[in-house]
Amino acid sequence: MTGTHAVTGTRAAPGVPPAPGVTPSTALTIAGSDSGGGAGIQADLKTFLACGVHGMTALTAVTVQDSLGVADFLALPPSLVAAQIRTVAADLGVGAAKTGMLASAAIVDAVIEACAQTSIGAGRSTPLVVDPVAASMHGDSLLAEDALAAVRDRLLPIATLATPNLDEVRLLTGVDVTSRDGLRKAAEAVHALGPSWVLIKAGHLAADPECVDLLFDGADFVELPGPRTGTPHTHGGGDTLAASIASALSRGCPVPEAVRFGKRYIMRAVAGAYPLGAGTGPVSAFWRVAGDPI
Ligand SMILES: Nc1ncnc2c1ncn2[C@@H]1O[C@H](COP(=O)(O)OP(=O)(O)O)[C@@H](O)[C@H]1O
Ligand SMILES: Cc1ncc(COP(=O)(O)O)c(N)n1
Repeated sequence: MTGTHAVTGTRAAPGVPPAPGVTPSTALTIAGSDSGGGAGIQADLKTFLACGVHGMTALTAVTVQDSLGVADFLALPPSLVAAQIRTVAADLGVGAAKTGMLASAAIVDAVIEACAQTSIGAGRSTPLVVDPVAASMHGDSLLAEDALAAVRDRLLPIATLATPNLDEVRLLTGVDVTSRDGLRKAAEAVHALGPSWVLIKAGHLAADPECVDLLFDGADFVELPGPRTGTPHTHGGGDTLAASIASALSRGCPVPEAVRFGKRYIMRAVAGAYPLGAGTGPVSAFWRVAGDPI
C-alpha cells in the first residue's frame, strides 16, 4: 500500500521552502514525544519545517521529559503505531521516513511490518533512516533490553541509512570507539548488520576539536568534518541530524548528498543551541526561521 498521490518534492536544493500553494515533499517520523520539545517528534517536526518538507508522525511513546532527563514514559500499542504509518502512507504518501525512539520489541516488529506494507525501506520506493535510539543523552533507557536485538537483527537490515552514536555502536556491535581512529572499524561493524549506508556520529568524542562523522556504504568511507561547538546544549542533536537527512532524501537527494546537507544543517543547529531549564538545552531550529515581521 503506497500513497495514491505522487511525492511532489523537487530534486533540487534541499532546504528551500515550497512556494506558496506548491505541495512540498513529505517525511514521516516514527518516534517518541519529548514533553520538553527538544528531541523526539518535536525536534523532527521542527527540522522538517525548517527543511521545507511537510512532516508527519507515527507516535511510538509519550515521555515525561525535561532538560534533566526522562522521568517516565508510556509506549503506545504496536498496532496503533503501525496503523499511523499505514494511514499516512496510503493517503498522503511518504517521501522518506526515519525512526527514533521505538520503546519495545513489539513496536520494532510492528514498524518493520508496516514498512514492508507501505514500501518503506532499503531497496523499496521510500528511503528509511534508522536512528537506533537506545537511551536519552542523560542515560535514561528509551528502548527495552530485548528490543535492542530486534533493532539490530531485524530493523537495521531494512535501513537505507543507519545513524548510530558511539554509545549505540557499542551496544549494537561491541566496538568501543575512543578516538577518530576507531570510526572506520565502527562503520564496518554496523554495516555488517545490514543497512545500505552507515553514518557514525562522532559527537561523543569530546576531546576531539572537530566532529568528523563518517559515512560508509560497504566500499568507500566519506569523512564529514565540522568544527566542535563548545556547548553542552546538544539535546535533540541526533534526531535533528537524522530528520534533516530524511528531509533531503524525501526531495530525491542521493544518500551522500542528503548526509552532507544534514551535516550542514546540524552544524548550524548546534551553533545556535541555547540553554533552557536547569540541565541540557536543545539544538536550535530558529536559525532557519525567516525574520520578516508579520
Ligand atoms: N559540540 C558539537 N559541535 C558540533 N557538532 C556536534 C557537537 N556535538 C554533536 N555534534 C554533531 O551532532 C550530530 C549528533 O551527534 P552525536 O552527539 O554523536 O549523536 P546523538 O545526538 O545521537 O548522541 C553529529 O553530526 C555530530 O557531529
Ligand atoms: C522522545 C525522545 N527521543 C529521542 C531522544 C534522544 O535525544 P537525546 O539523545 O538528545 O536525549 C529523547 N531524549 N527523547
